[in-house]
Amino acid sequence: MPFATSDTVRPVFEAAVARNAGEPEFHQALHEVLESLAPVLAEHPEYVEAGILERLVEPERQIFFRVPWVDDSGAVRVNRGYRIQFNSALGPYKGGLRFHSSVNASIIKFLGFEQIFKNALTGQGIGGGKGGSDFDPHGKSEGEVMRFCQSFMTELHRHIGEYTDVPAGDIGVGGREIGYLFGQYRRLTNRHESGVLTGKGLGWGGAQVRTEATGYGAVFFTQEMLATRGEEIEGKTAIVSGSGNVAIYAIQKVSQLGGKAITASDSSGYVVDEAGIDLDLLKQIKEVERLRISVYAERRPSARFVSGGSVWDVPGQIALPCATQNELSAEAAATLIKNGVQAVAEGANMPCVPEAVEAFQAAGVLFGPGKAANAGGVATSALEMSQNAARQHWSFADSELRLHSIMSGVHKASFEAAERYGQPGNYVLGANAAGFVRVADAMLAQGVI
Ligand SMILES: NC(=O)c1ccc[n+]([C@@H]2O[C@H](COP(=O)([O-])OP(=O)(O)OC[C@H]3O[C@@H](n4cnc5c(N)ncnc54)[C@H](O)[C@@H]3O)[C@@H](O)[C@H]2O)c1
Repeated sequence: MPFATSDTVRPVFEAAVARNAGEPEFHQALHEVLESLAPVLAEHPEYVEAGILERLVEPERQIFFRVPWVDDSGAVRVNRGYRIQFNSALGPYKGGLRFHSSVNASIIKFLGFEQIFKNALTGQGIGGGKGGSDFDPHGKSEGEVMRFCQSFMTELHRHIGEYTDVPAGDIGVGGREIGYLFGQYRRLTNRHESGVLTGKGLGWGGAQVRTEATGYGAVFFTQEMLATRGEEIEGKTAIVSGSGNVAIYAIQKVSQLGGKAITASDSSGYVVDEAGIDLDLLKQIKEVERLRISVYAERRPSARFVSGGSVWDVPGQIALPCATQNELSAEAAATLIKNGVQAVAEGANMPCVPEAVEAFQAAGVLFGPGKAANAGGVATSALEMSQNAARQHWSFADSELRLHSIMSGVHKASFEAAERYGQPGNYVLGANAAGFVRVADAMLAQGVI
């Protein structure tokens, strides 16, 4: 990963890579952020003097722990738990927990690092963190998932709190898992501390629109990007990957705004439904029955299932990668561009490989990076924290209005920073710069800690 620019930034990157050897996803995220900060540092020597970058790339605290549990056959199983508390200059660490077999230190660090800037970009008082485990809930019984979550929280509880660190969900951690995690926290601490986790159930401290927020927010961001060119979502076809929390609500919002989302996927393949994805059916299969995506095509005559292959082969004007990191390759980007894609917004974190991002930008495709486009989830988590602190419960309509306004603000901050630092329309630079300046100013004010 060569650096095009800046002797100021390169040594920080190289030292961080050496210190975190064998962590490719973390290196990728460091590279993407640091490279785009060169023009900002050129105007702010005070950040360089205060060692802001050197401090930013080193997490404030890293917690790795054993998670022992007993499966249904009585066998003892052991997973590894992670919580990376990256930066708390703006507020308590905030970021999701991911339960997936691929989870390792590199993935949690990349997500935690990105989270710092994303959270700053929302304008709210939240720091950056991330956690999870290499436990995969798929194929596990309810009892196994519950016992795992209880064991995970038995260690994690001593490191979190409403003023310290507030985890949420991510891949493999939805409402069910948050429920078990919250229950164990409450039992261990003897405190109904609503603000310690977000993504809670609506009946016990959860917030309206939190479930929908990331998907809705990604579509609001797309709407804002299109508007800069006098375009809108109405009448456009959207290609969506994934079939989890982010994908489902991105599909719903596209359709509410008059567009048509025609795909969904999981790691076994994808479905194309020219009639538009039937959201009730998708939710039944994925959220209730927890089955593979092929079942969608079995139950819906207008749909076909493609095993393997790439969902990005399907033509559309909008592409919303909402599954996982590095799922959209350079070849996929070339195909999307050839098929006339106008806007790409990352619902997932870092789903596009760097070469794909470059290709979109070179072709003049509107490209919204995850830390801006999917910031609606964490922004609404912060709204959940506000409601918990005030013991209030806002309506769906009010919460959606707030989400919309936050996403407009994220777009505006990214758009304006891109112009300010000389690369109009480059939302990657804009989002990194706008988020970074906010964190850097707070770190500067708080001294060398
Ligand atoms: N949930 C949130 O609020 C939120 C917020 C910001 C970003 N994100 C990001 O969005 C992405 C999706 O998260 P989610 O909350 O929807 O999780 P989820 O567990 O609900 O869904 C994940 C989806 O990705 C698919 N997937 C996972 N690995 C895959 C692979 N290797 N190939 C193809 N498909 C794969 C799964 O089948 C599933 O459909 C992640 O990158 C996550 O970090 C989520």
